Amino acid sequence: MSASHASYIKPGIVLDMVKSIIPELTTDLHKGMMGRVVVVGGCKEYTGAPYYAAISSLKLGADLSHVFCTEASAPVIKSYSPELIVHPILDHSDVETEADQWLARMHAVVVGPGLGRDKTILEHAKDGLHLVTEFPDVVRGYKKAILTPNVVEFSRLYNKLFNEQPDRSEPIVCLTKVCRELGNVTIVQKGEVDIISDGENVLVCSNEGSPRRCGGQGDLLSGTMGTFTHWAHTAQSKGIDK
Ligand SMILES: NC(=O)C1=CN([C@@H]2O[C@H](COP(=O)(O)OP(=O)(O)OC[C@H]3O[C@@H](n4cnc5c(N)ncnc54)[C@H](OP(=O)(O)O)[C@@H]3O)[C@@H](O)[C@H]2O)[C@@H](O)CC1
Ligand SMILES: Nc1ncnc2c1ncn2[C@@H]1O[C@H](COP(=O)(O)OP(=O)(O)OP(=O)(O)O)[C@@H](O)[C@H]1O
Repeated sequence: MSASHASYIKPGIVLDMVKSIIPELTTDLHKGMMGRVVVVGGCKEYTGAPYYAAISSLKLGADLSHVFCTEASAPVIKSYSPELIVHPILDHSDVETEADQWLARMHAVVVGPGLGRDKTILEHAKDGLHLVTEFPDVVRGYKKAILTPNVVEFSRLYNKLFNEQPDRSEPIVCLTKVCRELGNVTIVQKGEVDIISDGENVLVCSNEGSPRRCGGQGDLLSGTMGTFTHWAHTAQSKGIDK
């Protein structure tokens, strides 16, 4: 695997990098400082995906975890856990006004788990990997954005941007090309080996995981990344990240 102009981060140092951003629990913290995360997703068919994402952000260490979902999915998602704050707003006509009241206070927004394909809801949510594929300008140039496509979602995105299929023998070249095309957003391309890049730096994670491929593993990943993202930006602003 090769990619011109990209620098490779040594996998061995990743644990130290991650440790450096985990905030210390101290008695001067107040509720919310460890993270207020919102998951945008949940529709009639999919209630598990937003739950997995929201509960994993909380279990990792965020203080408050919200879900923006549709009316039909809200009672179901609420019933899974009293810890989640569930807003049944995605199919409301004034969703943007309702969402804005909360979004201003959030540290991270995870868009997509169980969002489904309803055009009105996708239009309201203004995002999700499917919508990024349809309208790449939604994230173009927003360097804080992290996309987590699986193999199929990455191929669809690549095809949309370059009108051809990615070359499976050159995954890093293809990945960095997409990151750069989207203005250096970060992409975590999931698979047997996870490849992470912002178009300039590349990290290949080949640690062995479970061979079981059940649904929902990507949702757990996106939820935990919501919390990690908040911690990473906080550590960076304090200059304590490695
Ligand atoms: N409990 C819940 O509520 C859950 C809800 N979820 C929600 O479901 C929604 C749809 O998500 P999705 O990923 O299943 O649908 P989509 O993108 O159409 O892909 C399906 C197609 O892609 C293929 N395929 C997939 N992976 C592949 C791979 N690695 N390598 C190769 N092929 C692969 C696969 O091909 P096949 O194996 O059938 O030939 C199939 O045709 C989404 O909103 C999500 O959030 C899930 O999070 C699960 C838990
Ligand atoms: N073939 C594989 N071998 C080992 N790990 C894998 C493999 N494919 C994916 N993974 C891991 O599983 C996690 C979820 O990736 P996956 O491709 O299942 O996402 P997804 O299809 O978006 O999930 P979801 O079912 O939540 O929508 C990633 O962290 C990735 O590292």
